[in-house]
Amino acid sequence: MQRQTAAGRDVPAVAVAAMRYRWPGAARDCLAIEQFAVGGGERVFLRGPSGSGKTTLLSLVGGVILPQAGTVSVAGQPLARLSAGVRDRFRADHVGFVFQLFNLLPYLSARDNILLACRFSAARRARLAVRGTSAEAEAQRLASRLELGDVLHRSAAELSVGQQQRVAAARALIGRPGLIVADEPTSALDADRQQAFIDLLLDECAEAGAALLFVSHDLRLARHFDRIVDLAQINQAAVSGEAAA
Ligand SMILES: Nc1ncnc2c1ncn2[C@@H]1O[C@H](COP(=O)(O)OP(=O)(O)OP(=O)(O)O)[C@@H](O)[C@H]1O
Repeated sequence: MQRQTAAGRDVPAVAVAAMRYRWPGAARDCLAIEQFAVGGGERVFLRGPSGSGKTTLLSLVGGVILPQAGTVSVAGQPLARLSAGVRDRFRADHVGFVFQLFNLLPYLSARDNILLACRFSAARRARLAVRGTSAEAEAQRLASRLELGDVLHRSAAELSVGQQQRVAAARALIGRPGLIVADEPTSALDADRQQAFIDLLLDECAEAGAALLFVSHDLRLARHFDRIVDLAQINQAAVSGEAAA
């Protein structure tokens, strides 16, 4: 499922062109990527050795950091052209993140953590309204699918690590952003829950026509994806040992 422009052309969910990024104070570039794209609705598995820059690339895709050269666009929008405040809103509207460390607010309930994504995004609320549902009803639906129905009222701090991870997934998915970015999202789950989690993520993305950019070391999960991208292969700043790993 590809997103279309008014002119009918496909709009990639992510487009990286002639991009270079160096962390402040670092002696060399972390990333130098000539071209990388994730199509609308495409499911991409991003792999690479530890320290090769996978999380850095996701931060660039989220517009959390900006490259020193080149462009990173999401849904056709070059992120560096937006002011910091507009970029934050754009991210809230269009990108759902599932982080390694979840980033939940510990004192809020699981339900309120999920709803937070809609509270910060009128676009997410509007997309749900178009489908005749509310943020509350959608939070409940996602929680049921993720086997979180019984713990929605509990504060995030009281949840198991696996439950926190699933709350973070529901927060990313609610309100149907066009791009889901997931950084090692299954690392805290046992094998059964890992499978259920991946199934849900893929189903929800397919239903919403959302693209999925998924980082993992676990190559067993790669078979669920349209494409595997080895970061060392597309990153000209990778040292030769990394490219071979
Ligand atoms: N906030 C930061 N400030 C400075 N350097 C950083 C920062 N974050 C990451 N780096 C450096 O950038 C490089 C890439 O790190 P990154 O976290 O993107 O790798 P990764 O591929 O996601 O690793 P892992 O698989 O272990 O999570 C590393 O050398 C790391 O030390």
